[in-house]
Amino acid sequence: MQVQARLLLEDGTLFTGKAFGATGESTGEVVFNTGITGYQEVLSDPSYCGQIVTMTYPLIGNYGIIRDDFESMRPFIHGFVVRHHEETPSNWRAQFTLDTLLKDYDITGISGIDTRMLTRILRHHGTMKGLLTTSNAPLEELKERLGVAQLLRDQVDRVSTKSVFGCPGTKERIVLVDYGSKSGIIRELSTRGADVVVVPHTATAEQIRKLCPDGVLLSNGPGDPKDVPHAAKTIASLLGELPIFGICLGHQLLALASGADTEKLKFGHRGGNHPVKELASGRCYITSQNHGYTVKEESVEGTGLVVTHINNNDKTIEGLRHTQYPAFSVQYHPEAAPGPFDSSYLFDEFLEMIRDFKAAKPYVPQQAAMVAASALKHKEEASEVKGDLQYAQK
Ligand SMILES: NC(=O)CC[C@H](N)C(=O)O
Repeated sequence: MQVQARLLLEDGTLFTGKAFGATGESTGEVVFNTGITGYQEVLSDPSYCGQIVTMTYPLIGNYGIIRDDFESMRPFIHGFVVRHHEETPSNWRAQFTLDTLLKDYDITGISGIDTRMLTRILRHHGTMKGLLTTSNAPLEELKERLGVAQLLRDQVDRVSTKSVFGCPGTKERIVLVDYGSKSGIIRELSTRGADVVVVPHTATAEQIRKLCPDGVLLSNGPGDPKDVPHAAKTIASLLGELPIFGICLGHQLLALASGADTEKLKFGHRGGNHPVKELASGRCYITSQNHGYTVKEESVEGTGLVVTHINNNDKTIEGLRHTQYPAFSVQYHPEAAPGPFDSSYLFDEFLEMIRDFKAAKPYVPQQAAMVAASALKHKEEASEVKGDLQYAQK
């Protein structure tokens, strides 16, 4: 018998569809991802921990589940929302079905709802708390349960490794601070021969120093960067001592560690085709993104950081570089899987930065100055475009 599932939003909107995966009930922040492929990487990206994820692409499940394509050991999402759930995968690599995967990890899915309408609501109101259930409880009861439900605040602790482990290599030793790292980051470092040591998010600067790294990579991760205040302290202590590269949550934490601030975006950026402009060259990169927070532009001034990249759609900050210390970061994913691969060169730049730092080469101040000049130019452009966006929303 077909089980019914319901998705209730904080604003009272109710979607009724068909259940797949596990039966049960969960709450979480409802977000949308615009990727056409990559549902396995979305499901297994720890940065979605605690969120109910909607895929805007209407056909999901059609190539099944392939363990090798995962970005972590297991999914941490609180629900999965799709237009059409394909029960019969057609792919020689498929090992399981989407339905089996969700059942195995006790995650409920809902299909057959108007995901376009849901996405338009989220774009209009911003992301909201939601409740996904297969129970037959009356609507009023569901509303009460959703009203009192608290969103998670300890996601990083839930997804980060509990112990130190190594992925040996013969070249530079990189300590990867795991706030919820995607496997893709290890893959990119390992492909380049790096000797990767993964440490928990709680690792202190002293513990990291004792591993004798050549550089530190701050991983992506779920939730609000301000929910992990110890991380910014650790990073501030290592800044200037070791080359640092921050990705997504790592980028936000580098900003906080340098004295800048972060804020929540209305509905975030989640998908595989976000255009990012590199200010120094004017070049546009198509990037994979998954974030709900951003670094506040006005908070960057006076921190020693400069803006290197901006989002071409809403002009928010997408990249930062320190002008005195060997440290840079991006809000998007250079380790993107299943792509785009435009930004994987950033891993090469990080390793190059490490080699230059080791060789005690002076930190390229000309480049920093050039970036700062473009950042100033971008400010004017940004205010122009922000005006336009406001106008368009009226
Ligand atoms: N992918 C990430 O690292 C996301 C960073 C942070 N949790 C955000 O939503 O903004």
